[in-house]
Amino acid sequence: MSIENQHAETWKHLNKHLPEWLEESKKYTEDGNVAAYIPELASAPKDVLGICIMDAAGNTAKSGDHEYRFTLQSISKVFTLILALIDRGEEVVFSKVGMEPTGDDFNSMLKLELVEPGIPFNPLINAGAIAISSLIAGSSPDEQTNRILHFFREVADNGTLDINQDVHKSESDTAHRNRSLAYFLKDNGVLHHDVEDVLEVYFSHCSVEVGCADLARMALVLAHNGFDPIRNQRLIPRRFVQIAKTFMFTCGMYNASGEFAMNVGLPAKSGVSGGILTMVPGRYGIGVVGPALNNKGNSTAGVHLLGKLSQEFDWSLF
Ligand SMILES: NC(=O)CC[C@H](N)C(=O)O
Repeated sequence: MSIENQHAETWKHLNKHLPEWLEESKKYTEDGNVAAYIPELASAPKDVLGICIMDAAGNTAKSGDHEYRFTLQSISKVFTLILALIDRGEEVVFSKVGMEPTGDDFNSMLKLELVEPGIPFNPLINAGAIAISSLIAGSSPDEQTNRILHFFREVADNGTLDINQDVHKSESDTAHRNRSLAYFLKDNGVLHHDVEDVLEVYFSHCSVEVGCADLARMALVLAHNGFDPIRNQRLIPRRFVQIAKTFMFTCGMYNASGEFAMNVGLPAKSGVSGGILTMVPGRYGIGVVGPALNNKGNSTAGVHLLGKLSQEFDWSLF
């Protein structure tokens, strides 16, 4: 069978069975809880599960609550990392953050004090992403935020993406832990700007609202190493996507990244609103949402559904 025919068969099989696989995974929403430490996220419906898979021609396979809207949260960190690499280059970025997983919770400050030189272990934990926010080009938090928003809209091919102001305010009002991380970083000489200014940028990019199709569209660009196969245009240098995908693989699912690598085997990034962005390299971009989270902060049902798909289509990179 030719490659094209194989793809066509896979796509047909996917579209046919996706609703039943989603239904099967949906029961795992009962095992999780929605994030409540950001008050505005606490009202998210627990039983939501949606998915959108996009191929290189822009065809989509969708199922469940794929139209449900949610904020990017930690998923945004992948794209701010890429933007910081574009703005400052590898050398500057890796003078502010390391390249290793922590094995700790995403908002932990443990290793910042324990391990020299006091820079965050990687750009996908909160401390690392806050350090990255301060590297985005711009002379004010507004300018930096606009630059980020512009970049997210470009990658998502969606000019309407915007900040959910209620979520932004809710996080900003209650971010005692992130504030303490940021002050710690400031004291360690990692942040050059005013702490509140950096946090304003960080809360803003975490609060960008999307749907599953936006995640799938953004993931599609990563799946094709920074080249957008739909607009036929390079959006991101290949090297920076390689760096981002490496972090997604080793740290993207927090300290459950090893388990996810074992069961799904794809680069991915999750957020506390229940989103997961992942991809089948060279082929599909995938966006999933399921706000009920496990104790590591990942969507219970979302992870289950991706495990099922990976098994069914042998998507693991290993
Ligand atoms: N894991 C996440 O999605 C964390 C992002 C969230 N905005 C926070 O800083 O806590």
